[in-house]
Amino acid sequence: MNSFASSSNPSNSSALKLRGPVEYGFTEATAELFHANSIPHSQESARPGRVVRLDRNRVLVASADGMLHLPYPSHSSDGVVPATGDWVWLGHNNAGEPAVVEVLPRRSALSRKRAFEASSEEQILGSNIDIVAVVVPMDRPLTHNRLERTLVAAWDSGATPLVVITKADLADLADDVVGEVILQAAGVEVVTTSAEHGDGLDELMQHIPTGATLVLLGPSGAGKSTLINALAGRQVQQTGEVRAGDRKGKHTTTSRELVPLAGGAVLMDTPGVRGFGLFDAEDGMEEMFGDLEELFTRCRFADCAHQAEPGCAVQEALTEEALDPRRWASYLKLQRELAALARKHDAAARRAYQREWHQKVVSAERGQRAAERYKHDQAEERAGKGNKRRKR
Ligand SMILES: Nc1nc2c(ncn2[C@@H]2O[C@H](COP(=O)(O)OP(=O)(O)OP(=O)(O)O)[C@@H](O)[C@H]2O)c(=O)[nH]1
Ligand SMILES: [Zn+2]
Repeated sequence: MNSFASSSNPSNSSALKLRGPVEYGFTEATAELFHANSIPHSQESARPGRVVRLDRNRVLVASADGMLHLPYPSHSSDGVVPATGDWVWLGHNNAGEPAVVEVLPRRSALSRKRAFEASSEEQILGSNIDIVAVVVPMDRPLTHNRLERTLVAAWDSGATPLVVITKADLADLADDVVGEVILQAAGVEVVTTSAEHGDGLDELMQHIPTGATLVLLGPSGAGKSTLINALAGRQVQQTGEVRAGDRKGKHTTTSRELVPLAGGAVLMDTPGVRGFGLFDAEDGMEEMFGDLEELFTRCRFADCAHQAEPGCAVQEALTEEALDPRRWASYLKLQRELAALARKHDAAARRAYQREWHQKVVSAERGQRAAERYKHDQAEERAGKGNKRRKR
């Protein structure tokens, strides 16, 4: 992450003079990044750009002055192949044509190992993503582990995950399902939306700051395009009808661009990224918080609460920045949710017990009244009275 800690640096003011594509996420922090990775001397007129789309042999790059279709870079000094979302210096290649001359270091990257290829090279699906929104539609059963795995991949990318429930209007037992998602989401924020009713959009917007880059991951027909259109405030993606019967969508996505959103954020929507993690993340990802539990074993006290205890490995890891404070916050949030859930279950059990107990009391009372009536009738019979009244 870029900090502005070096504001005493006089060259900072020149960083602010850099012009970049603001609607594609160029912020002061981005200007700082360009400043920190200054251009080669041979490229004096170079300017910032962001890769919006990769075609077979061209790159579409946004600059402060508009879109540029550039030949596939051959001049990138460090040999880095650009990916969608990359910040790049735009300059000239050896032939004097406009070209990408340098790819800036990535703040985050969603990548996939090319499992079936000889090289173990990673394929970068998208870079400089701030928020990975995992879309969970309510119109089909939850798939266990899928959400968890996708979230692990999101954390690994360096972005902050967010779970977005869609089609909440279709869930009969919305609360139960939402509760289950919250549990599976393991401490990640969950926003519930319904495009049908227009619910949850404002809340979702609050999670996406100006200049942030967001991706939506989710199965086909999950409602991603519908959400994108709502967030963009205009029709930028075609939505597809979900086939009745099997609830499977047909693929309707054609655009592969970064999409500027109404609130100043940027949406990355590439088909490769869309379904990422949902279909091919089966290969042995660790459990969500396995590394934390490993860390706990290194605390001095076995019952360490990881607050201010001496020799706490967690606090140490946080200080040394070996542990991402966001992940730790997430873990604590999950613990609170689990505790709340346990209390809820306890409360439910108590209510069930009370109900049962109440029924027993009621039937006991009824039984007692019946017994008393019986005794009373017997007594009356013995006394030779009530024969008329008590005919059965
Ligand atoms: N009832 C209801 N239907 C919704 C909601 N959001 C989306 N849909 C419907 O779900 C279907 C699929 O939505 P899309 O937005 O095309 O799904 P997608 O995730 O973009 O699908 P792909 O492009 O295949 O990845 C469409 O018929 C939408 O109208 C919602 O909140 N409630
Ligand atoms: Zn500890």
